[in-house]
Amino acid sequence: MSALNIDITLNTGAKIPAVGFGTVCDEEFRYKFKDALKVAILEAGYRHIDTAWYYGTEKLIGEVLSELIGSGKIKREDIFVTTKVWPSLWNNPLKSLETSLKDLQLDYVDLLLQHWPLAFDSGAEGKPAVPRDADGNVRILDVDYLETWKKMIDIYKNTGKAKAIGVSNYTVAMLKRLLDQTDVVPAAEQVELHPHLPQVELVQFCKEHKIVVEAYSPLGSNGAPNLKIPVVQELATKYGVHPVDILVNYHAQAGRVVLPRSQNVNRIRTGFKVVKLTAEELKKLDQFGVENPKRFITDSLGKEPRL
Ligand SMILES: NC(=O)C1=CN([C@@H]2O[C@H](COP(=O)(O)OP(=O)(O)OC[C@H]3O[C@@H](n4cnc5c(N)ncnc54)[C@H](OP(=O)(O)O)[C@@H]3O)[C@@H](O)[C@H]2O)C=CC1
Ligand SMILES: O=C1Nc2ccccc2C1=O
Repeated sequence: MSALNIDITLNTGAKIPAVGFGTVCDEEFRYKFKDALKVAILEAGYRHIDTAWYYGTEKLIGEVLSELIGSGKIKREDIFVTTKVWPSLWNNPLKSLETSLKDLQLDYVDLLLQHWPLAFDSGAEGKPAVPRDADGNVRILDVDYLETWKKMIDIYKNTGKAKAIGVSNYTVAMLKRLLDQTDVVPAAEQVELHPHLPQVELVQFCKEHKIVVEAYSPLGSNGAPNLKIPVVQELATKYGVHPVDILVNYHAQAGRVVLPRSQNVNRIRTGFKVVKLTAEELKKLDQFGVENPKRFITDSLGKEPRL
C-alpha cells in the first residue's frame, strides 16, 4: 500500500491526505514543474498539494488542475489544496487568498494558513514580498500576528473561500495566545519537523487541542540530509525500504501530515511505501532529535521562529 492513501481528520471534520506534494520550486525547474505535478497526481497518486502565494508556483498548479479537472481525469473534491498568506499581505489575507484562487483557478482552498507570525512593511499588493531598507534589513512592522489570524477567521466564517484555516511557524506560546484570544481553533499548524527537530512539546500541545500538525522540510530540505540519519537508515534496512519511506512514515503513522518535495520525476513516481513503525521506533526517532537538534529553515529575517 502507498502512504499516499493515508487520511487524517481535521477538527472541521474534513479529511486531509497525510502526504502532501511540496511545491517550492527552483527557477531552473519551472519549465518542468507542470509535468512533474501531473506525474505526482496521475501516476504516484498524490491527492494533496501544499502551496503558498509566496512560492510563485500557483499559476502552474492552476493550469494543471484546470486541465485535469476539465478533462475529467480528477474531480476538484479529490484534491486537497493548501495555500498560505505571506507576511507582506498580513493586513489583507482576503486579497492574498483571492490572488491565489485566481492563479489556482479554484473557487475555494481546502486549507488557508498564515505562513509566518510576522508583518512586513510592503505595498498594498504585498510587493516586494520581502521589503528591505537601505542597509538590507527586512522592514518588519510591530504588529500583533493575531491581527492576520482574526481576519482569516472572518474569511473562514463569511466567504466559503477557505474550508479550513490554520497557522504555520507558530510556537507553543503563540498558539496559547491564539487560543486565549480568538474563537477558532486552527485546523492545522505547519512547522519544520523531522527526526533532527521532533518538536515534542509542540506536537503534544497540538494533540491536546486537536490541531493537526503538518511537517515541512521532512527530509531536511535541500540535499535531503535527514536520509543519512543513522536510526533512519537502520529502520530502512530493518523494513527493507528506502530511508525516505521512514522519514514519511515517521509522521503519517503518528497522525501528522508530511510535505516532502522532489523535482525528480522518478522519485515522485515512486511515491512512498507504508511502514508500520512501532511506538518504540517512533520514540527512538524523536529521541535522536532531542539529542541532536538541527533546524534547516529560518524565517525571511534569517531567524528561527520567535517565542
Ligand atoms: N510553511 C513553511 O514555512 C514552509 C513550508 N515548506 C513546505 O514543505 C515542502 C518541503 O520542504 P523543503 O524544505 O522544500 O524540503 P524537503 O525536506 O522535502 O527536501 C527536499 C529535498 O529532498 C530531495 N529529495 C526528495 N526525495 C528524495 C529522495 N527520495 N532521495 C534523495 N533526495 C530526495 C530533493 O531533491 P530532488 O528534487 O532532487 O528530489 C530536495 O533537495 C515545501 O515544498 C513547502 O511546501 C517548506 C519550508 C517552510
Ligand atoms: O517560508 C518559507 N521558507 C522556505 C524555504 C524553503 C522552502 C519553503 C519555504 C517556505 O515556505
